[in-house]
Amino acid sequence: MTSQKCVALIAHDQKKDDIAAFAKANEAVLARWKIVATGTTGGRVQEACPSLDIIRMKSGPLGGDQQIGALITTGEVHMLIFFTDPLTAMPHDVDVKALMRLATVYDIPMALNRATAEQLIDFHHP
Ligand SMILES: O=C(CO)COP(=O)(O)O
Repeated sequence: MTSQKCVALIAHDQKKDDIAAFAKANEAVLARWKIVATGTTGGRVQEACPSLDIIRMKSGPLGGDQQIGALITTGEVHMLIFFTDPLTAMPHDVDVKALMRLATVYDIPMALNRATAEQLIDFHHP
């Protein structure tokens, strides 16, 4: 990956409409970032924002959260926007927690809901 600042976009299933709407509303700002996403989220955001160039990892339950966690450890992801669903049990809950843990360990800005994401994306200009 290049030295361009990179944001990771992830949303759980109940939040995918929200992240697509968030991306659409912030398409011009997101265009300045390199964007990585988990598989299904990336597909939804790409559909909503054809102008963006999104690098899609595996789907979350198949290891996508872990791939993005690894990119945080190597300094290749600089901000995490993760619309989580706190009302649904998930088979890969440990991966979700591990990703949040690495974002905390490496002290990168992390938004877990839309209200915070709107503020982060305004505040952190690459
Ligand atoms: O499950 C996810 C994050 O934990 C998201 O993965 P998808 O974007 O592939 O649905």
